[in-house]
Amino acid sequence: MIRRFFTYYGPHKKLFTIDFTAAVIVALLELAFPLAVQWFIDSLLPSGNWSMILSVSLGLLAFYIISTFLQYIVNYLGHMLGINIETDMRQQLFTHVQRQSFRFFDNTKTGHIMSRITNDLFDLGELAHHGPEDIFIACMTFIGAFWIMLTINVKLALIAVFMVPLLIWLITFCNLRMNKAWSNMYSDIADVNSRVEDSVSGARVVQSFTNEAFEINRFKSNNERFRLSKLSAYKVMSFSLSGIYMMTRFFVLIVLVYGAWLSFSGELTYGELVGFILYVNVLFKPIDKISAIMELYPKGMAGFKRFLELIDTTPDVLDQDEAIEMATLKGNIRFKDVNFHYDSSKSILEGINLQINQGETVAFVGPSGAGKTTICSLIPRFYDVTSGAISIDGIDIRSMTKKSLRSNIGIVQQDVFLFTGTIRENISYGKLHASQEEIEDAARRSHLQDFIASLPNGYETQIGERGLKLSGGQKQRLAIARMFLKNPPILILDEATSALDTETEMIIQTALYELAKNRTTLIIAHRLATIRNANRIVVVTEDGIAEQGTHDELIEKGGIFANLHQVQFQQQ
Ligand SMILES: Nc1ncnc2c1ncn2[C@@H]1O[C@H](COP(=O)(O)OP(=O)(O)OP(=O)(O)O)[C@@H](O)[C@H]1O
Repeated sequence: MIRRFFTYYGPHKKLFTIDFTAAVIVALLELAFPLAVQWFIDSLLPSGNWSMILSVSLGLLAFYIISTFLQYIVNYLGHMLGINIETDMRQQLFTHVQRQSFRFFDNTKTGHIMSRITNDLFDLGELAHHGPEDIFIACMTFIGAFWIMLTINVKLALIAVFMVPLLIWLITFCNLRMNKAWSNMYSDIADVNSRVEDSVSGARVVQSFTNEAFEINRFKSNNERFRLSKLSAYKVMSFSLSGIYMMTRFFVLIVLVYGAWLSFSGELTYGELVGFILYVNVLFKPIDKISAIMELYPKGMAGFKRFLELIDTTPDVLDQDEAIEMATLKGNIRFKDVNFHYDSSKSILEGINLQINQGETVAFVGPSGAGKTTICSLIPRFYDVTSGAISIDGIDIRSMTKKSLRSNIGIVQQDVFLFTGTIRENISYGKLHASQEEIEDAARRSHLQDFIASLPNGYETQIGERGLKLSGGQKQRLAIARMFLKNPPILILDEATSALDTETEMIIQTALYELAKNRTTLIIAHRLATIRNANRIVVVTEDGIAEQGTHDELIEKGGIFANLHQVQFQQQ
């Protein structure tokens, strides 16, 4: 994990070098300071040379100014380094999530993904800045200070030798426990995020069921779990910080008493005693630094572990090495002995054989849950078939690049998903750099132009989150406009189950009819009246494709379709 963590420094080598060099110089200056004080007390003070004292003081002032400037560089550039690395990781994670296949989104909570892209990376940036730099500086200062202390007085310095293993034990012990505590905390905050995302996006459902109190209680239990796990992490941290504080202050006391004893017996000058005590403080700084890292390291690494877990998931639908970049397809689709199941072993499709010809409109009907949507999801490779093959124009879709395959297929779903933004932005999602004329043409062909003209801000009207300021019919037409712009040779229409008023329905049907012209069109149909004119109707049941033929042929046959038709006709 640590080796992988360091690869993120690669693009920022220059920044790291400047920051690191400045930090080393600051540490060296800090190491030199007590020696200067010792010399000041033992050599300069007894001489009584006031002008020399003043010149040395000016030298010390210069020393401070340089050190302050370098500290600024370390703080600013060091944080810049951390932020840059954090931003790179966030970008990499978002890009990775964009490339995931449907199965990943089926099984991953949105709140968890959001947590990993936001919170989990906060501490990583800090760790990237402080981690290697502080550890190196701490070791360097510690060894340097200890070596100088040995040269001042061996007996006094050896006391430190007894303290170090104790401190290392304490740090390691607490580190292990904190690692676990921070991991729990990250997983709990991800749950809190998931709950917020669920309750806020489902706020209308919550209120219509008047289940606010239930939601508040559910959130409360998640929030409380997060509080407890964070609290337990801080408990371990407080224990370790107090332990370190107690040990280090106890050490100063011992040095003071034993140093006084040595100076009485003439083995230590006053300057050496003061210098030694200053070095004890220099020696503690790295310990303080290490204990701060000790707080940061498990937090950062827990975030990094979760980052790696996500970054290491490989999408199950991938381009083959030799995948072909397809130009515009004609749209002859063939299913050959297709079997498919989702994650569970329960088979959804078995032995599907189907030929759909270029320009044909084929409607899929059948009981709910039979697999109509699943059949259509296999064509753009949202999922790969478990066995068998699907080909378009005689080429297996697995040997095409996903991008070129999908740019040949347009899907209008029953739940139209629109993005927060303007009408223009949402229409042009079908062709990102479409001109105003193209957008207007698409709006006209989807019968949206009168509605847009009636709005004070026209194409610049904000449609609200997921298009909530639009009616169901307007959303559908916007999705159709998007598809006119995309202009794919293959079209999949998942017909809306919710009934629209007759006039809106007619407008949408007309727009869809126009959209389907000269394209291979697959319609997942729920209302049989709308598919009268389909070239072919395929009846899908749990046992596979049960019947196919034209509307009239199937009615005449008197099978499943004729029964379904009879039931809907009677209801109407
Ligand atoms: N993402 C998924 N993960 C696991 N199982 C799924 C998934 N999507 C659908 N299923 C299951 O696959 C089966 C077929 O579902 P599918 O949506 O294809 O049916 P459908 O015929 O389109 O139904 P409807 O007419 O109700 O839309 C169902 O049993 C469903 O529970």
